[in-house]
Amino acid sequence: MEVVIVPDAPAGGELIAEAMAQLLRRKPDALLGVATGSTPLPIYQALAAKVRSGAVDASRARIAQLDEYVGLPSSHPESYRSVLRREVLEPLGLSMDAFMGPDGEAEDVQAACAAYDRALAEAGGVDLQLLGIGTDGHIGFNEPCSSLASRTRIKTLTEQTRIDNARFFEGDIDQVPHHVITQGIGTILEARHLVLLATGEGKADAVAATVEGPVAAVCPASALQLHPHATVVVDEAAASKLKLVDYFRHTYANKPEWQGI
Ligand SMILES: N[C@@H]1[C@@H](O)[C@H](O)[C@@H](COP(=O)(O)O)O[C@@H]1O
Repeated sequence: MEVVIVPDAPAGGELIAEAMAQLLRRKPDALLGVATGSTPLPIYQALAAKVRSGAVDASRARIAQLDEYVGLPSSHPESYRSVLRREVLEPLGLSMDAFMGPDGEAEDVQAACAAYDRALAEAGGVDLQLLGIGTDGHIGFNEPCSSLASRTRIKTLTEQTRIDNARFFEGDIDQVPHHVITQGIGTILEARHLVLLATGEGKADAVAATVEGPVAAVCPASALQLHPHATVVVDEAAASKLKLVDYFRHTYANKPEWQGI
């Protein structure tokens, strides 16, 4: 696992957007796994700016969703499908033909989950999976004690996650669904490159547990330690509880530039 400490969120967004641009230059139809929440927005803004300036062509990129609320109509502005259409597909000039995600409105949710896992594999697998992190260490919607081998499935949100996400629902926790579909941790670990961005002091404890704690289901993001190519990008505030901060700074500063992240 590589830890990269950046001065602030826009710098993290730029670094990761450049890695995505490099991937698209190598593989124009790369399958990009995208996350929701506020943290990845600077990535999407930086990547869209590169597309507008002609620095990268994203016209053949494919986009895969990480997780979704269950029971929220996909037309709802806060369904993750709507959020990704607004924040990722439209700014990159992509139509919904380029998009794949689980069906949060399916009558048979379990079948929809299995179908999504199959669709990801049939699409050749995710090339680069972006991740945020919850204050409790969740990735996607894999809440603490999710199996590290889990596949895409239905989960029940913790009260804390519903409180955290109420800000997207007019601050009203009652509007936040209780159930979600999320790629499992085992599913996420199949992506070729995992890139987690965490910014702000509120994520410092979760980042320390992810990077320097044991691999444990109680902190789902710690599963990144099992992946051969995982990059954790953190701003100074999110890095503030890491013990090995000098080591991380030193190794990144001395890394050959061609290696990228
Ligand atoms: N399902 C999403 C996660 O994918 C995201 O990482 C997390 C943190 O969101 P934020 O980046 O807004 O703190 O929120 C939600 O729970």
